[in-house]
Amino acid sequence: MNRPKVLIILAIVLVVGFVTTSFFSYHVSKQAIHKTIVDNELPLTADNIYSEIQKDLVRPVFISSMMASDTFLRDWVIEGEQGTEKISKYLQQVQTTYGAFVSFLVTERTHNYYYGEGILKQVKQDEPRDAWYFRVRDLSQPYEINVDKDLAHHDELTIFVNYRVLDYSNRFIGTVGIGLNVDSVQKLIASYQKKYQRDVYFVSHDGTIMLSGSQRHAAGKNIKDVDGMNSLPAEIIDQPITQTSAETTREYEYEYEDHHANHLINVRYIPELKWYLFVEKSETQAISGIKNTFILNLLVCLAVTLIVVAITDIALKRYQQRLEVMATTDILTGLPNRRAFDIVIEVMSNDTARSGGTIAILVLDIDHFKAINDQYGHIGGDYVLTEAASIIKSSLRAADFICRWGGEEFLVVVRDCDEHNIIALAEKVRKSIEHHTTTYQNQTIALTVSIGAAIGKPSETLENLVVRADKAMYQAKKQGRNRSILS
Ligand SMILES: Nc1nc2c(ncn2[C@@H]2O[C@H](COP(=O)(O)OP(=O)(O)OP(=O)(O)O)[C@@H](O)[C@H]2O)c(=O)[nH]1
Repeated sequence: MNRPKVLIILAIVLVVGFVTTSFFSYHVSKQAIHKTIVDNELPLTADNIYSEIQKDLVRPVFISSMMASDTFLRDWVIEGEQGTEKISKYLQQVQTTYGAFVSFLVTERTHNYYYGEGILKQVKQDEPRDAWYFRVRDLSQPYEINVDKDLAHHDELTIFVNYRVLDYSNRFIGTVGIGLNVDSVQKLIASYQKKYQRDVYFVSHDGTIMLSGSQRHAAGKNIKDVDGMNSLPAEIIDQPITQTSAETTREYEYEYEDHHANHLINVRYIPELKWYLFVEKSETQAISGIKNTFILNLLVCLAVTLIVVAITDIALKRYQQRLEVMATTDILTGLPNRRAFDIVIEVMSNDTARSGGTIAILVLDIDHFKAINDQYGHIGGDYVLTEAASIIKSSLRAADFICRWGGEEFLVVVRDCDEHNIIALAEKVRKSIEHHTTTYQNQTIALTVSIGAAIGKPSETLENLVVRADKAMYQAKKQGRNRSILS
């Protein structure tokens, strides 16, 4: 397997491993966040808001009940509603004492709508805005809570407690109560919006957003017109308006997507208001933190992969170079070996074939090397081989090539030599070995070589050239050694 292939496989393994683990942990965190929002955050917010609303309504119901059983008020109605200023003063007093937004009385005899400043109007059966009165008149419960626009206060959205007033014989004589504006609920919504980035809004049965703290769900809009919400199932606000108390605790979870984000919502019906409470949170916003971490993780993984690949590349390159050197070098003498000869000779042959030059070969064999080995031992023989190698090498030019051919044999390749030159070179090498004083363990060793030389002929194979040089070397051995013979 070549280096680039190894690096590519390594990079793929690292990237796949890193991306898989990063993606897996991102997915697990995302699911955990989703679960926390759906199972805890949204229901808890809805619970808090609902209990706050219930708390806010306890006092007005209590005040309205006191008004309905007030003997002055009942006597005033029973005695024929004499003196509007008396009841107005009473209603004003209640309003200021209890901090109500409005206090009112509608009587069954005259259908007059009394408030702090006198008579506001007369309720009429055929007027849709007055339907509440006739509903309360027929109510089996002592009171109802109604959210409506308040005519006396520029149609501001108001929570009314409408309490039935009965005479001493339990006959219905009118409806009394107070109204609170929805400021406190609105403030609560705003605080949730700001603190927890949750959209809180109330939706009426027909889908109109009644109260909201966010721009996306501005009051007055229909939820079907909010971007992405038309994909929500119709049954969200299609539940019957009259629900049993068991049903009031039911809540629904939904999710929808707009162009920018995935939204999770918790919906529950608030029977006191006859509205649906929507608590919504953008999941996309909630997971943006881990999304950034995921992207950062990927970048770190990419950097780590690049570093690992770069380090591996350098290590492999060095290792490969060392292997190449080891494979082409003779360990004892440090000269190129026979494998290196195969590589170099191929390049040289191609070069000379192109340029029309020649290749000459010298085969050198140390004379009586066995005797040296026998006398000085193998280590002594190795020492002599190393000495011979360095002497031969120093007698050649840089462009000449020398290798250890085997045993005590060396081979030299020289380019563009004629017969005269090659013999001159062979003699130069032979003499430098002969005249070199080789000492081992304080003993001088007489070292000589026999050399066979051959110059390549046109169209002659390399093998043949080497065989000719080798034969010439054996000839030199036969003729008494320490000599050079040209093939
Ligand atoms: N110390 C040592 N000896 C080696 C090495 N390679 C080969 N030899 C020995 O070199 C000797 C070569 O002996 P021969 O081939 O008989 O030739 P020679 O004694 O040199 O005689 P001629 O070549 O005929 O002059 C053998 O004994 C080999 O074992 C080596 O790397 N180190």
